[in-house]
Amino acid sequence: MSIRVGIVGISGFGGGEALRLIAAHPAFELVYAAGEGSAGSRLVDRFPGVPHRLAGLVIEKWDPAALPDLDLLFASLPTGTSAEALARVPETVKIVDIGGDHRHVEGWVYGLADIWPDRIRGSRRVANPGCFPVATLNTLAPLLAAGLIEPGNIVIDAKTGISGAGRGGGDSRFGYAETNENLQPYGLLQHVHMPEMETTIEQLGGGSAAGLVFTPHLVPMTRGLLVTIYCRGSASTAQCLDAAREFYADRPFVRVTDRPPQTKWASGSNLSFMSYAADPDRNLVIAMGVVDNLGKGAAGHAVQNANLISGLPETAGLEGAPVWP
Ligand SMILES: NC(=O)C1=CN([C@@H]2O[C@H](COP(=O)(O)OP(=O)(O)OC[C@H]3O[C@@H](n4cnc5c(N)ncnc54)[C@H](OP(=O)(O)O)[C@@H]3O)[C@@H](O)[C@H]2O)C=CC1
Ligand SMILES: CC(=O)N[C@@H](CCC(=O)OP(=O)(O)O)C(=O)O
Repeated sequence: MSIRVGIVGISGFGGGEALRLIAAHPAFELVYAAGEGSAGSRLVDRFPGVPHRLAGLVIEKWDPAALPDLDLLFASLPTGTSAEALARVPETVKIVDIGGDHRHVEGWVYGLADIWPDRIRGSRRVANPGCFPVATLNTLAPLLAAGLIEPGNIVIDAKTGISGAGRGGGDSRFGYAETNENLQPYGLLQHVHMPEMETTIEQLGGGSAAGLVFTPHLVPMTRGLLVTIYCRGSASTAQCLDAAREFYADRPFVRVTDRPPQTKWASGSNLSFMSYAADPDRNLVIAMGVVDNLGKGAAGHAVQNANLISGLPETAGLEGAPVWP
């Protein structure tokens, strides 16, 4: 069975990772690529290592009124730029939006695939969660569901690789000279992912998440994202690990580990790692989560969601082991 897919934003980091995964996918056939500045180039001009069969595909100028016959579209556009255009994509074309414009928006399912695959399966419009939210929510969901932590008292300290900023990058903060051997916090008190995390923590934990604190840091690595989350709760480490293992029993992309997870464990994969360290005497639970920001944080999760809405095995095209070292 061949499912005809397109990627808009293919020249970007998220779109490029979607290309890599779709090129090796057993059921998806890439028939359409689109962008803005890259329009007119062949895929091989942008990605010299692309498989021969895709080399000559020309990147089109993005225009939802001029789509070929498509079953599914992956959108990987800068947040804030996709809502109007994606609203004009015919209903017959399913969409997975990797960007942030449709999260918790009516008509779109919030695609937290490891947690609620059944909510996603029948949908035609899926909003991929953000990279920090998926790492955080996957890690906290078992504790919230079991009532092991207080939803209103959560502090997230996050680290991300530079590719999290995209190749568009905005300003010069993301150049080699500025990022190599440097660490910087950003987005303090008002990062764009705060509302998405608050809303979902409340859905998962049944209480207000008003006390949420979230500080991301940019670290000098290409890929990878680690969240270290400080919570209030009287559970033991063993109780947290057991709750996560039970919550994620049989989920293919989740790994609950006794050791604190490391970013390299997930590199190039759709995996989500988590572990916990708790001290009941101090009412303290430390939850740790790792994803590849371009994998589970973006394109890997998008392919998982696309598999779900296409009636395919959830793992299709995503079964390879991570890159090591
Ligand atoms: N990078 C990451 O780790 C993650 C990214 N995301 C989200 O995914 C989305 C894409 O991010 P990322 O790939 O990193 O960003 P990039 O800056 O790397 O890529 C952006 C892409 O959008 C295209 N684009 C920009 N403006 C237009 C336009 N007006 N019409 C058509 N295409 C346009 C660019 O195409 P061209 O070159 O042709 O102009 C480029 O392909 C964002 O919403 C981001 O927040 C989500 C999770 C993680
Ligand atoms: C390093 C870096 O800048 N990372 C980005 C990742 C967010 C992202 O990609 O977010 P959306 O999908 O919600 O647009 C940031 O913190 O804004």
